[in-house]
Amino acid sequence: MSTEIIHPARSLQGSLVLPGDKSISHRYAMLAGLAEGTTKLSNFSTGADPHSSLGCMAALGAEVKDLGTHIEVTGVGGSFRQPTGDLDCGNSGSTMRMLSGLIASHPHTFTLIGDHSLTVRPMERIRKPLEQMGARIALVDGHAPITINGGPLKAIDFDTPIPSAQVKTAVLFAGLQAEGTTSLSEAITTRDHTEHALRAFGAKLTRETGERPRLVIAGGQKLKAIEATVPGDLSSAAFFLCAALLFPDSNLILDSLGMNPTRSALLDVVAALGAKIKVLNVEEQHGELIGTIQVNAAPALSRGPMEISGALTAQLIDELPVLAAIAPYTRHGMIIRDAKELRVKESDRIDLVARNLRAMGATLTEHEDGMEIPGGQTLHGAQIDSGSDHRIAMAFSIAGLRATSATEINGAEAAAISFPEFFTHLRNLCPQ
Ligand SMILES: O=C(O)C1=C[C@@H](OP(=O)(O)O)[C@@H](O)[C@H](O)C1
Ligand SMILES: C=C(OP(=O)(O)O)C(=O)O
Repeated sequence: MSTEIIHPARSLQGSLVLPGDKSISHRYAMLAGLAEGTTKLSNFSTGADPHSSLGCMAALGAEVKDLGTHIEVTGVGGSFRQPTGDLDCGNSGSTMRMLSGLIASHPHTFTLIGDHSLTVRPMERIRKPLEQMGARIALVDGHAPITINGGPLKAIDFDTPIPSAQVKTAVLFAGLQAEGTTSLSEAITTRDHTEHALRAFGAKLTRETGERPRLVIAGGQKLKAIEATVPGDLSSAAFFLCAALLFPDSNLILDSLGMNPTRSALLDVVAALGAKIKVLNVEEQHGELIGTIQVNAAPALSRGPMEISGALTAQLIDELPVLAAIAPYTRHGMIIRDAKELRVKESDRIDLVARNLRAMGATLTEHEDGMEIPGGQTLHGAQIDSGSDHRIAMAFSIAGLRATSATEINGAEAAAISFPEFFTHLRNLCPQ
């Protein structure tokens, strides 16, 4: 286990191109693996998680080449082979859940495994719809290892019970290969990268509007390889966007950043908390928005605590640890509710955030589904437990920048799950 020491910093200045978005990288890797032809992906995520997806594609018969400048995936043209061993999803919930939907229609037996953290995360949520479609899926007490006995699937109409883009993706990936037309509706709209990615690879997916809009996909569609540049990861940028709030003269430029509207709520929250965000340009690629933004510190717009609940919580789910970690430094503090899902991520993120904030001297109230963190607090350095969770390691590195003494991040290597370059960028942007 490695430790990083974070010293108090005085400013944040510089520009950055973030490695490719983790969510988009997973989807492009999986659809490229299934498609016919060779997909070329530039700025693919450098995180370990999307590389777990690539590893699974190779195990299923796709040819994966890392050519340095880009990644090439030659797909199986619709038929995955029987893998010779387990499909190792590492630490990645996205890989395990989305892959289950992608492979369920193939007439083989698959075993999906992961590390300790992944083995205690809930998997019932994908078993239910995939079994309704006809797959046979065995879990161990609702968890991995997952054994899938694949075979022909039938379309279903599915309403997602929890806001989860991973569950939505598993159903759409299975629907793409089922007999009939699958439809799905979500009570709260989650990130829509799957919808864009399916269309990019040539699938027809429509959205029926109504009281509860439905995504509709016909089975039996074939995918064709693409060329794409993965937009920079906004959830990785979140750490530096939050750090920019901590210093009065911050100046940060983020280039080629993913700005998909279902992911960009963070920009509004950071603006309300005291950042001036200028969008310098935006373009669209394969349905995804990519832009350049400039961020400077500015007076906070919010007059009371920042409240994050309901749909906003779902849209900010991966950014909540870092928002909570800087909340004590904000003027009016933060209230986070409806975030029970945080308890079943790579760690129990509510418990770990609360414990680590208290170790730094913060006061807060913890709820089953969130926390209330008063603003205007002064924190001191402490020993931080990352819980082997990448987002906790990075979130508390940002909190450490404004502490009155040095902060020790134990289990700092976890950052590599989504953002291996994090500590290098942190040192360049915030000389300590
Ligand atoms: O679809 C995705 O790429 C993701 C969806 C979210 O998970 P859930 O689907 O479990 O909410 C998120 O927390 C995860 O980091 C990535
Ligand atoms: C929850 C996360 O990822 P996953 O579910 O793919 O493990 C995350 O990256 O914060």
